[in-house]
Amino acid sequence: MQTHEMPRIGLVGSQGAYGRWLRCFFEDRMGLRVVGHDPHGDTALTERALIESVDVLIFCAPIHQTPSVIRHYVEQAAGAERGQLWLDITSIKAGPVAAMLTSQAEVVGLHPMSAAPKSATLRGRAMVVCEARLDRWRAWLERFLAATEADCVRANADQHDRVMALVQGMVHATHMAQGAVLRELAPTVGDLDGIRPFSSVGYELDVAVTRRILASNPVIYQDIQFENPYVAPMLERLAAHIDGLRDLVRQGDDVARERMRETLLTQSRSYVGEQAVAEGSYAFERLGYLLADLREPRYISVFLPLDRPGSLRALLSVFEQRGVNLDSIHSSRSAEGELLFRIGVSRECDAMALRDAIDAIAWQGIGRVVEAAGMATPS
Ligand SMILES: NC(=O)c1ccc[n+]([C@@H]2O[C@H](COP(=O)([O-])OP(=O)(O)OC[C@H]3O[C@@H](n4cnc5c(N)ncnc54)[C@H](O)[C@@H]3O)[C@@H](O)[C@H]2O)c1
Ligand SMILES: O=C(O)C(=O)C[C@]1(C(=O)O)C=C[C@@H](O)C=C1
Repeated sequence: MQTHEMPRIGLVGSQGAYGRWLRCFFEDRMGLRVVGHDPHGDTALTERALIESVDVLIFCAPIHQTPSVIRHYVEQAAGAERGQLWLDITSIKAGPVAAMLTSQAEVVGLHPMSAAPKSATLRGRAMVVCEARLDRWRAWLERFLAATEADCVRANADQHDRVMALVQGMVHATHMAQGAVLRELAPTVGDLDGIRPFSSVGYELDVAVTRRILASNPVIYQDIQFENPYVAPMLERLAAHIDGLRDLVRQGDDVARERMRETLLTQSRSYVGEQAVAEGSYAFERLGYLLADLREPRYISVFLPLDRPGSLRALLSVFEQRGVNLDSIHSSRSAEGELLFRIGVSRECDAMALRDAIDAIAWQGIGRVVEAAGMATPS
């Protein structure tokens, strides 16, 4: 009973990006004891000792290694895992879940649909949950999932992998291809810096996705293409449509134009449906406004203590009292993960009044101004 109330957590791959995030999550948010094993920097416990000292074991190792790592743990456990819960967070589910099912543990595959966040929970992110063999651990699993604050979606492993060929395989493939095309063609038009002033909202969003991929762990993007059997057929379709478009553009006549419109626009529009098309189009517009706000050169970023009700009102009144007009206000996070309010300030506002407002935020103890950009006078 005690085991299912306050289980000890074991992390296989404890030194990786997600392993470190999960350790903080279980210790700080759930008050649980966490131990781990990782060939890179966490070898105090042998694999067998790790298995013996935990109730819940979570595999967070590289995708292509995870099925064999799990099989190795099954061998090491040799039955000691009976009564435990084994989880994994691998981006591909069929192989790891099948490998965990060769154990005698209860088994659930998970897939959080974002990189390890800088926030304490997965709030606002989807997480796929593949219940493969779950019985006595169900209540604890539900508590754990609730604590993550993720938007959980249930699927079996095969369904997950089929969907991921589209959600990840296709999105990553198209953006990696865009990265390669830009690398080859941008030098002919003034390089990336030369292109930037010409950006559309669509270009800016796609560049952000491409650069996110380029900034991340390449092994994950490689494994997502190579380890999911549903990716190759998806790539066939993708390549066929790009090839088809190229052929039509080469053909260049009215028949080709009509064909393109029919196959790549009209048919897809009717498949998506009028309402979803309109909602998606509005989402794009909202992102456009957001990008426009974020591009405004005059803004301040303020860190507000989270545990004080009314602090946002106090912050805004500082500007109101000084007649400083605000263009926008967004809550966001710094690159380090700190929750910030980013306040766009009217370009016409009085520089002295703005400077006074910035000083007041500090001396009235309302918050900490982390950045003040585009100000006429230096701080
Ligand atoms: N990064 C993401 O965007 C993301 C998102 C969701 C799920 N995931 C999944 O999380 C898992 C880990 O991803 P990550 O970003 O933390 O990767 P990572 O490369 O940062 O961490 C993997 C860790 O596993 C360790 N490891 C390698 N072989 C091991 C072994 N035999 N035993 C124990 N540990 C071993 C490595 O030393 C490393 O510290 C992957 O399966 C990935 O698909 C990642
Ligand atoms: O970088 C991010 O935040 C991601 O969302 C990473 C991403 C993705 O691009 O789909 C990559 C691998 C994981 O399986 C989940 C999400």
